[in-house]
Amino acid sequence: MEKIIQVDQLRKEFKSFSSRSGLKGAFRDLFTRNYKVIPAVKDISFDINKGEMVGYIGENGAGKSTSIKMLTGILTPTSGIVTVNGMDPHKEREKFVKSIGVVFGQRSQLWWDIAVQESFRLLKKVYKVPDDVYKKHMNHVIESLDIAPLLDKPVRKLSLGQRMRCELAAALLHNPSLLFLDEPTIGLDVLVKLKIRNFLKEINEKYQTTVLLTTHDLTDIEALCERVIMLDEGQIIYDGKLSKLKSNWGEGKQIEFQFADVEISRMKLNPLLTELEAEWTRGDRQNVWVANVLNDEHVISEVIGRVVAAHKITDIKIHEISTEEIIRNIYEEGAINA
Ligand SMILES: Nc1ncnc2c1ncn2[C@@H]1O[C@H](COP(=O)(O)OP(=O)(O)OP(=O)(O)O)[C@@H](O)[C@H]1O
Repeated sequence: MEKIIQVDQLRKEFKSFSSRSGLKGAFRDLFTRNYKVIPAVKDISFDINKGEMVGYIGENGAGKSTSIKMLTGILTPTSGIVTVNGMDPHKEREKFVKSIGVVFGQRSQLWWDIAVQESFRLLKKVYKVPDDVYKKHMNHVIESLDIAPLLDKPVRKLSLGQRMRCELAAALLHNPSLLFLDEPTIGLDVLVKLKIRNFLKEINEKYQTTVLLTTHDLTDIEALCERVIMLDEGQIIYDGKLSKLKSNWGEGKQIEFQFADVEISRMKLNPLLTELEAEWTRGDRQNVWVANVLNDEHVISEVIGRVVAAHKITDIKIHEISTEEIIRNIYEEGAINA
């Protein structure tokens, strides 16, 4: 299998300067600055093969952007090795940039005041895309993303959804073998999201384009990525199949009980789960408690049986754990064994 991204013991530290207080402090700051070292990415390693679509996820501050910036050559690592498309992203700049496509949700590749078409034309020159390749490939991109009616409009006149579709087209103009996407569907309505997802699936199938997708929208990940890499405090806490994550962590069910008794407490509830693989969490309303149990009929009926026998219940609901909840649980509990 051809490796498109190879990351070995990659680390990035930032120096954060603090100012001393008072006039004396300011004077001392002139000569020596106090600083502390913030390790944003702590010796992470992973490989990504050609044609993979990988979700790169983590909470705010987990180190996603910092690692993507090292992968795209914007930042130099403090230590470790990054090889992308066979190159050191920081060194062979020009050649490297031609081999990747980048969409960063907040930053635009397109020029604000000129027609989208003109931006495409300029980018075509920058990337030195031959006419015939451009025509064939871009006609397909323009059609799939349904942006033909937008081409003669200046970017500033486009809605966010329209702009994002044009951004994606711009990032793919040179048909790169690797695409970095950072929050590509943020703020978009459902139909535009679906269009973008379908398009990504299509180019992945057609050209075996490798995609690294960073997003807070887990439905994007579920729609597109078989594999997820999960970061927490600069370290990888899970790297594997999304399905495995779901079956290991999401196999449980949640049984939500509404109790008639206002005095209900964890102390009263805990004995009911003795010798069962289950635990209580407090619900989001008063008198509501949730039993998190294994997805096993026997366990579920046992829990319900015991609770109903011991307390007056006004409502019961059973629901499966969503990917979002699984991931939130993982963050709350810290590192897991993949
Ligand atoms: N230029 C910088 N100088 C100092 N610290 C930084 C710098 N850039 C990032 N950091 C710190 O490094 C850590 C990781 O940040 P990073 O932006 O990579 O996280 P993230 O996972 O991308 O978060 P988000 O989802 O908010 O974009 C954070 O603690 C952040 O404050």
